[in-house]
Amino acid sequence: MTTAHEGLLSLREATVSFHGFVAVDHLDLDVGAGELRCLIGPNGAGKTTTLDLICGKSKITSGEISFKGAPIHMLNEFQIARTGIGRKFQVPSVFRQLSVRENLCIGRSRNPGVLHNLFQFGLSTDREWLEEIAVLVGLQDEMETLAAHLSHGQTQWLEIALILAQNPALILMDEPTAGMTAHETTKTAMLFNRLRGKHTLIVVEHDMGFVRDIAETISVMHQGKLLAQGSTEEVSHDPRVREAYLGSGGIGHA
Ligand SMILES: Nc1ncnc2c1ncn2[C@@H]1O[C@H](COP(=O)(O)OP(=O)(O)OP(=O)(O)O)[C@@H](O)[C@H]1O
Repeated sequence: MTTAHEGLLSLREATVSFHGFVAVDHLDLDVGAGELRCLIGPNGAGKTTTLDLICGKSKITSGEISFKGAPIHMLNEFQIARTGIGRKFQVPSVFRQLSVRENLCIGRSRNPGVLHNLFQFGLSTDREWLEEIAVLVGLQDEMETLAAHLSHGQTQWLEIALILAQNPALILMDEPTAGMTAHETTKTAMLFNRLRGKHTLIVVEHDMGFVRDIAETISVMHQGKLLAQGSTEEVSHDPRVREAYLGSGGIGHA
């Protein structure tokens, strides 16, 4: 199924070189609002660097990156975050000595819109939000558990909830299932499928079973360039993708 998405993020000829090494090379990438875009490719293809460029952690050497129709590549990381781009890093930044509930309350209170909500609707709005977000990420039975005592997968889900608390227009995720058990990976795929359409996500992943379970459109990078783009089926059968990355296995022979 192909869904039409209004343009949200666009990279035009985005390029970055580090001491002469071109890590991202004239990359054109368009992501629409509500899309769940998977970014795959071999080690060193430039996927993480692309996320770094979008969120301002690294700066393009040439080209343009625009978000909601306005260029953002000249802004610093903090300014870009304020335009509505959130990022989940591989190492979670939860408060380990606080409970899941306390983490979520703090995450929620960082969203300036929330204070406004509290004044307007009272605390019940927040209670409803807490329940909803806990169920969404599957932590409803762990609300009083210290974050330090969560499993690896649960910690990642809490981190995702903290990002959702900011309600960013675009969420960047770098290998969200790294280190997860097969069961946790399956649950994470279900979570991402629930986020589909409500949030815009760019997900960098190596786990092809997971990619198959969540993918709408897949962009394949190789040597800093966009090698191919399309549905799971299209990308799986692309001989260039098979040669550069997938081998004969295709996507999702988990
Ligand atoms: N700040 C930097 N300075 C120098 N080289 C860098 C820097 N950031 C990335 N690179 C190089 O750019 C290339 C692309 O790296 P990147 O991490 O984006 O690849 P990737 O596709 O995410 O790979 P992986 O799947 O292994 O995470 C690599 O060769 C990396 O060493």
